[in-house]
Amino acid sequence: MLTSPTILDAADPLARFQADFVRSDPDLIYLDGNSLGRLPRATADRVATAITEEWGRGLIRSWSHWIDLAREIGDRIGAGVVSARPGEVLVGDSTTVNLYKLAAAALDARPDRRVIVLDDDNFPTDLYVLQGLAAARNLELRVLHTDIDAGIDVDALRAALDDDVALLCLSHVAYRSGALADMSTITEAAHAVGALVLWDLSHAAGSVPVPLTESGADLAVGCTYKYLNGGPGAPAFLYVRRELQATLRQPIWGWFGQQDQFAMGSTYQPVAGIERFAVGTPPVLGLYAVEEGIRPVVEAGIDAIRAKGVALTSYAVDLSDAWLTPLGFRLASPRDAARRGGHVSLYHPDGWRICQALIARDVVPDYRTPDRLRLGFSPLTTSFEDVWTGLSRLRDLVAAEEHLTFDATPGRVT
Ligand SMILES: Cc1ncc(COP(=O)(O)O)c(C=O)c1O
Ligand SMILES: Nc1c(O)cccc1C(=O)C[C@H](N)C(=O)O
Repeated sequence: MLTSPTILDAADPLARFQADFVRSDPDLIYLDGNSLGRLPRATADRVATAITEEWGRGLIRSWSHWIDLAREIGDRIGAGVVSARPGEVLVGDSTTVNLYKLAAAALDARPDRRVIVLDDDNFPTDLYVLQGLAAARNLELRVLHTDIDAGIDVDALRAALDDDVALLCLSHVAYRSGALADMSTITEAAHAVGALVLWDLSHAAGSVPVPLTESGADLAVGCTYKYLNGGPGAPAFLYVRRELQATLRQPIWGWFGQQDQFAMGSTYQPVAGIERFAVGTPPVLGLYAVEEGIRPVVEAGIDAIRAKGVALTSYAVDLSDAWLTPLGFRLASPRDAARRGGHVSLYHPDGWRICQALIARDVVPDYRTPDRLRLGFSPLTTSFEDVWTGLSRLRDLVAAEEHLTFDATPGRVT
């Protein structure tokens, strides 16, 4: 028997957080908070004040407020979003650029090793960055095949690791299936052969606990516009384990990583701490938006967020089994809630048309190749009622064959 969403919402300890976010169209069911999180109510005022007061009135004098923001907000992410110690997280640049900086630094730290290990289901930007580094340095890319619905095969991964591996780079939560990797086991396996590990946390941060400290992870990057609600183009973050910082050199030697920056010295000498991974002037307005975006995440607590994420995705799986499987859908995510993050993918051979028809019914999912509807359930902004309504509209439109009126050729997607 399917539980009524009203009962689940009434018992939800995080329900009150929905009021902290803009929901301008109450009829729109937004199931894409894992691609772009909703706008926190506090953000517009915070950014407007920074513009009018700090920039408009304070002008250049406001750099005294701004100069350490990237590290301060990084520390908040380390304390309340992922598990990291002070001075291990820095905000700035894009995920792609941070990935490049840390991967290059890791390869430089293992100059005698020739191999980068990755899996073929990692996010495309990760694949491209590593392909570029391998091509530039004439390294071997050892690409592990991952079942796109099931996640990383740890035994196959172990078999791919040997003492020629410099770097292993994987996503903690897979962007397509939502499969959750076992960070501790995988990090330990990489360390056993002396390799460094770089995690992409984009789909994990703000959705599941990320045990960077506990697992001994070396390096990580992640975006802040998904579950951290920082807004389109929000600056990303990077993590470097404290013990490694002094030995790593990133490839972009910019003045924000320089000792005694305003002495304007002519030779690059990086600072000792996490700021050596900074490059140029930080995106101050974007940093303030990140600060507001992570505030409710930190307040709710990652364990409560994870508990609700499990409840939301499990509810979606139950509804899908009851309503959608008979209509030709198949779950394209791990069935075991402990093995998936905050989103669920559903395969249907007519996935593209169904996605378009669903948007026409005011439900916003994502489409991901091949033929998958990706449904993101952001725990702070999604109610059980949203899950019920979204999936019932999906069921009804497919039962009525509404999707058959849409073009079958996949077009431009986000
Ligand atoms: C796992 C993952 N890595 C990286 C990115 C993107 O990186 P960037 O913010 O540099 O576009 C995304 C999403 O866009 C992603 O899902
Ligand atoms: N970053 C995005 C963008 O600039 C445009 C459109 C979508 C995105 C996304 O975040 C996609 C997302 N990372 C994904 O997992 O597919």
